[in-house]
Amino acid sequence: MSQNLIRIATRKSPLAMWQAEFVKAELERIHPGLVVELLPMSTKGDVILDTPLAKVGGKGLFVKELEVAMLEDKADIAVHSMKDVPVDFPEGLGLEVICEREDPRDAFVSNSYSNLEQLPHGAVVGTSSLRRQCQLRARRPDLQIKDLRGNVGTRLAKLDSGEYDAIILAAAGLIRLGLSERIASFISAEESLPANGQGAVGIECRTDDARVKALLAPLEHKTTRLRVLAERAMNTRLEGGCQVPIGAFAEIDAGQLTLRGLVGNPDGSEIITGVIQGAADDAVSLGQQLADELLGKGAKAILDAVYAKA
Ligand SMILES: NCc1[nH]cc(CCC(=O)O)c1CC(=O)O
Repeated sequence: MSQNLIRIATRKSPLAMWQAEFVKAELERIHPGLVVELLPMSTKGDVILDTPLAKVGGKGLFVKELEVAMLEDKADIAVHSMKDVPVDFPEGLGLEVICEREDPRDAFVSNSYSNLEQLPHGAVVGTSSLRRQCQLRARRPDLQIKDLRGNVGTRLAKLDSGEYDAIILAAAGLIRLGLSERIASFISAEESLPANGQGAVGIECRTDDARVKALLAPLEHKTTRLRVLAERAMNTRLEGGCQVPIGAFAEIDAGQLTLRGLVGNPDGSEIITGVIQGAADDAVSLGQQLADELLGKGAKAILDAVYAKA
């Protein structure tokens, strides 16, 4: 491969393309003379649109095709939303860089109401995330939760067509796509604990590709990595994919990491939460300890029941 070229395998959705373009621009800015090409492709997760993701099954629906392209040396890197990246990587590939995090919160989007409290009794809220559904139902058991799939633009169009009174999306996606004005209000992490990795972008490459790893290194954001490592470690220990009612959110202040975790059932009737604090450098161990605490409080039974239904 040319010393001057990096090929990015990316999904074709506008958000994936934005993230790939962002990495391309950063790399070209930092390394004058470097040429970065995009290789847009479809993944299984993009093709299966009519089934709730929890039922499609299989982890990594949005990343497998990109990984094959790297293993076949048709691409050098893949840019992912960390939320969608499975815990395990195929032999020969690894997550080299985690970029600085965008706003990790969920966003309330509606043309008629400014927040969750304002929604009338029985209002229809769109989300396909069991994590969001569980936390919504716990606060507002009266709401009707209706499935909502597709990329960000599709979801907004469904809201605008009147199918829903409100929808919940990751703020990060809307912000990146220049759609911040669609956010009626941000939902605090206390009200809707984000998914592990939400708002962070990661870059995967071949583990033996020293040239590419050196070029990527300046994009790494240490604090984001530690936060996401803690969140992912919790998820991994719980054996959760991204389509399970699990929330994990870490913050770092003066070297101290605070990780909050949540496991619930989709109808919100049972929610188990926990918090752990410690040195940020112990991110992985903190995530594992919090997972064990949640398992000890009954998370296992909840997750088993969710998987049995999926
Ligand atoms: N599961 C799809 C997905 N993957 C990443 C984002 C948003 C951007 C991010 O979290 O980085 C979204 C859409 C959403 O949850 O609304």
